[in-house]
Amino acid sequence: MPFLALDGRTTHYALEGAADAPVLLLANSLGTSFPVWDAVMPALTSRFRVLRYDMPGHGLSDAAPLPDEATGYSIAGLAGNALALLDALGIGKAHVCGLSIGGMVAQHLAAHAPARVDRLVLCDTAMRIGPASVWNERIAGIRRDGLPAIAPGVMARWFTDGFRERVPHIVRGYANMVARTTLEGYVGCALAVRDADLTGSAAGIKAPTLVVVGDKDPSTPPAAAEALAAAIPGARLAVIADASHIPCVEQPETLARLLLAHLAG
Ligand SMILES: O=C(O)CCC(=O)CC(=O)O
Repeated sequence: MPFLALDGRTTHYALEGAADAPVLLLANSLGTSFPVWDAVMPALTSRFRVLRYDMPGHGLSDAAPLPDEATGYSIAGLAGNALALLDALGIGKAHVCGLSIGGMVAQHLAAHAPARVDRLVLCDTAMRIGPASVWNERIAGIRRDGLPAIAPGVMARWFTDGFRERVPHIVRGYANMVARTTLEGYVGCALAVRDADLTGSAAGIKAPTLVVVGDKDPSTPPAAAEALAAAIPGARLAVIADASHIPCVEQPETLARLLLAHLAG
């Protein structure tokens, strides 16, 4: 179970797949740790050396104190964490796939560190995820009642009704994942999303880009994905049927197929 000290804080990561395969960096969504990608890993590691990690205050990674933008709680800071991880592992360039806030980190990397990004997949994300009032209300609720109180509402946005009815034990596991995230990590990353507007940098992304979205995603809906794909030169859009915000859990075969086809070039 590898751990690294980055900026004096422990970062939890895993690097899996053949040592000589091209590297694919996966960046998680808010309130998740890297097992969120487990169902797509067999397909991805058949072709790539896959690097997963936990954002500050998520999974087994240390939180940065709040408020502390300079040490990580901005999209630029979180992208800096990802670059520091690549540096520490001696990885010069990687394909990057980011989910939701992870997709914002991926957009930032592609726009500001283009030499480090090969191909890009932006999954259930947007240039802005808002409005700010929604984040302020969510953060106030968490500070008042704790993260377990928001977990049922989060599950209703992450997974379709059918999925929640079919596999309630899996949904319960993801609710536990959210509930056990540190308050600093969740609120810090929520502030980073609230304050991010990546509209200005999308046109500068040169990496070949695939934008993917679940057709029933209420958090970053298909219209936001369409706008993102339209803003990035040459980007393609794929809409996954019967999926909400976390298609790597809900429709892993479809997502893996799209990823492998895009990353093969
Ligand atoms: O998932 C993210 O990284 C940000 C968007 C979000 O919070 C999804 C949700 O729980 O509604």
